[in-house]
Amino acid sequence: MDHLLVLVRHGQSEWNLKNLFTGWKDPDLTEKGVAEARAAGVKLKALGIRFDVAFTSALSRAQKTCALILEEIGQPELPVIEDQALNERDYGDLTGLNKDDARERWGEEQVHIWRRSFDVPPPGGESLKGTAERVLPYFRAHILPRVERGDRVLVAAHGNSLRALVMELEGLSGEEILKRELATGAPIIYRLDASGAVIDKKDLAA
Ligand SMILES: O=C(O)[C@H](O)COP(=O)(O)O
Repeated sequence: MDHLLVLVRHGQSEWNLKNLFTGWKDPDLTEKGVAEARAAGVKLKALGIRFDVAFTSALSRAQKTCALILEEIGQPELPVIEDQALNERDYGDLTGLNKDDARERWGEEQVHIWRRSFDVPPPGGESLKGTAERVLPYFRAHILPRVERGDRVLVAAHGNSLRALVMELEGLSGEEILKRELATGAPIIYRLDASGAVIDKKDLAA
């Protein structure tokens, strides 16, 4: 039986393009983002991958990415479960600010700590640890059981909510996961055994 789990970060959003902290704000995909999502679908189709269920966040950039992938692989009617547990990390007071302006205001190092430390939250927002504390219980309760019973599962979400999942699946430390940049629209394909342990990984960005 195929215990398949595919993770995809949404394609480029309007705010990625403008270099703004996005978090829980809901900008649309850019044209490039739409193309990236479609390209992810084309790659999965070429590998003969089909899904039984898809999960995505409550944010449209991830939902659209999910829908475009499903359209490309010829499964536009597949059930899609949306949940805010899979949303991007909440960037708090940084939301909507330009990342370069923030570096000028608070310094390169402080902004790097907010973006890439494991447990230091940005002001009013979530650290990666905090993000993982809502993503992982949802994953264990709703996604992993589907994979374990043999459903082929797609998860279209965000840079930091997916980091939490990659950390869990690959057994990485907080420090190791922060070095991993997840490319937009690049599927990571995991095959798991029946107990949920990863036996094979293919990162289509690599
Ligand atoms: O929310 C955002 O701004 C991005 O999607 C992720 O941002 P980061 O690369 O600063 O974590």
